[in-house]
Amino acid sequence: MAYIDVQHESKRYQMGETVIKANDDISFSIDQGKLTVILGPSGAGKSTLLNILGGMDSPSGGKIVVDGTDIAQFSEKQLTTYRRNDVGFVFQFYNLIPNLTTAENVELATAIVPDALDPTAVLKEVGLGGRLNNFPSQLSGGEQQRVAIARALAKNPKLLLCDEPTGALDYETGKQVLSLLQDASHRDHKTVIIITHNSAIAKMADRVIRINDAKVRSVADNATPLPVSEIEW
Ligand SMILES: Nc1ncnc2c1ncn2[C@@H]1O[C@H](COP(=O)(O)OP(=O)(O)OP(=O)(O)O)[C@@H](O)[C@H]1O
Repeated sequence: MAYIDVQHESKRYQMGETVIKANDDISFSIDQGKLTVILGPSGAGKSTLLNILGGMDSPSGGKIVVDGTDIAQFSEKQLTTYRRNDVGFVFQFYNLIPNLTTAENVELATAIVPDALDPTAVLKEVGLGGRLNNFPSQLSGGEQQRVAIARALAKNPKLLLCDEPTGALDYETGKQVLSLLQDASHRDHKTVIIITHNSAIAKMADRVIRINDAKVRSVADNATPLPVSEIEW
């Protein structure tokens, strides 16, 4: 059985007289441990979908089955537990707490979950063993994003959701961050979803879901996903 099974999901926003369809009859599935890229232009409905998969928002209709349970039926309380224990988030602008050090930013996240990993060990894995006591303002953008990835991974989540994780980074730094996310899936068997408008990134994924104008336009699998180091754009 697929780890994620989205069935006929829709999300509508009422704006006065007008109804905006942000997601319209979206269906796809994702297997456990796979890396998926959700690709589409600005306004396609990607963030809306990611927010719903992450339990930050609820769909207007359809099913969002994650690990056998339809999270669209969850109460607010169940969604809070789901977000806390099952999902790690990585956003474009890192969202670190500025007055906490690198280590403290990760510790804060791990303190509230049952199966957390050791923050220092995870920070070492993302190459930040020497920056544990620095504040975010003392780190480069790429380093801050690596702290955010460590914070998400240290929760030991089943699912890692990444919204334009390289959007604020230069080319080489962006590639380093994507390599970490590919490792999280292909080496550590996390289910990783990356949303982006950069079609070149699609080559690193096991599955590529193209979204445009609120609908899924194609779902394609890469038999041999490329290591990030071999992708150029
Ligand atoms: N809270 C909201 N209220 C009203 N409309 C919304 C809301 N959130 C999203 N939308 C609309 O839904 C559509 C899809 O937006 P969404 O942010 O999901 O797209 P996206 O593919 O992530 O775009 P981008 O890459 O620019 O972030 C857009 O037309 C957007 O204006």
